[in-house]
Amino acid sequence: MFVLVNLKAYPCDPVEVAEAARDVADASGVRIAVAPQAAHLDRVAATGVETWAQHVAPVAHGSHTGHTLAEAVADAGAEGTLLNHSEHRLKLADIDGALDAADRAGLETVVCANNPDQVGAAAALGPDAVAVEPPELIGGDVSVSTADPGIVEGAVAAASAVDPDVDVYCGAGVSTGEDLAAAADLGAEGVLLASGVAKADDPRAALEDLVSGV
Ligand SMILES: O=C[C@H](O)COP(=O)(O)O
Repeated sequence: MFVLVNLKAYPCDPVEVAEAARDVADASGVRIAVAPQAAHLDRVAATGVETWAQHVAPVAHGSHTGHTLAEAVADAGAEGTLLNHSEHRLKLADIDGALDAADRAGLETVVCANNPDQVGAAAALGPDAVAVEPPELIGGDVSVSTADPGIVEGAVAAASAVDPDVDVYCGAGVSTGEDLAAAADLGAEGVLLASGVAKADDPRAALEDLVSGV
């Protein structure tokens, strides 16, 4: 299982979370990555943890003030990027363009989607993975794998029907080892989570609990 921890714009210490994620990944053997704010990418990458961007823009080098350039996040140490997160939706053409930008920069890609229909459409664009997240469950206490297991199974089926090489992750409300195990049982190959770690009093303990059942 892949555990991708999105720090969003939460007021946590990105380096503290990154060091905890690095240590828990090393101790458990579970792949864990951290996606901080773009301005924190280099500090997070310097810890040695696998580092992801939260977004890249569908642009190349040039006159694009204020856009997040894929090559720049790669230079800062990112190995992958989220795209089309529920809190940063993109038009279809921009998802496609951002995937091209990420490919040019050598970044792994996860395209987020609300439901199985969107997962199928996202998979058709050729990302490395898709992540299904019901928006109404994001930031809540109940995991998607408990509240809506059918959406995870539906996402796995939808992606597989389009491109079996596209991995499927799920997210929203994931915070415990039980949630991770339930996601795996439903066919997900990873989880995307945020508040369960970024808002935890003890992010290290939260990460240790997450991987305890793997
Ligand atoms: O990027 C992460 C997802 O939106 C899930 O967020 P959450 O774990 O706070 O529900």
